Amino acid sequence: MSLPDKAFPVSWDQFHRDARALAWRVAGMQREWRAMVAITRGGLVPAAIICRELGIRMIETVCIASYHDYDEQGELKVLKNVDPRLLENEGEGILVVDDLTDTGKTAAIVRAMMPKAHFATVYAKPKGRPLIDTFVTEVSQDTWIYFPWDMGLTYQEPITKGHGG
Ligand SMILES: O=P(O)(O)OC[C@H]1O[C@H](OP(=O)(O)OP(=O)(O)O)[C@H](O)[C@@H]1O
Ligand code: HPA
Ligand SMILES: [Mg+2]
Repeated sequence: MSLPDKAFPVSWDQFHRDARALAWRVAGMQREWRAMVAITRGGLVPAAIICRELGIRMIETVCIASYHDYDEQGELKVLKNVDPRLLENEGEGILVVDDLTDTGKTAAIVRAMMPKAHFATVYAKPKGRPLIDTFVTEVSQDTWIYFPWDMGLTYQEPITKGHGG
């Protein structure tokens, strides 16, 4: 498998705005959250922004590693679970945060731990969308999202190069 054709590059500024938009949506639900659970590692970034906006100070992690075979997602392994107290009442009152859902496999693992938790991601692709309660922007399944923490500044060829422009 190669990377999807379409690219959706996200700057720090855009990510901050989109994560804040997610916080606005969750805030609109007017619920009290027992705790936030960030799905590492990508979920740590929106979690930092959203917990600030919502005044949540109890932050937990669920640590999941996917073993990539070249660029294909391999087996998912839970390296660290949440505090068992958060699993009470099937995760009711817990806000789970991740940067995106793609195939939905990561969200499905965490959903199995906390079926009644509220799942929020900044971005969603169609396959993962049914597993998420609140998200901000949907991109097509054949789009790869490039996050700012994975990027560096590189030279770009001019659009008209080789076309006499
Ligand atoms: O819906 P899925 O197909 O499961 O993909 C979504 C997951 O993939 C990415 O994490 P990744 O496993 O790459 O690890 P990272 O968060 O440590 O970068 C992303 O942060 C989501 O957690
Ligand atoms: N971008 C970055 N990481 C990912 C993606 C993506 O589109 N899908 C799964 N992990
Ligand atoms: Mg992740």
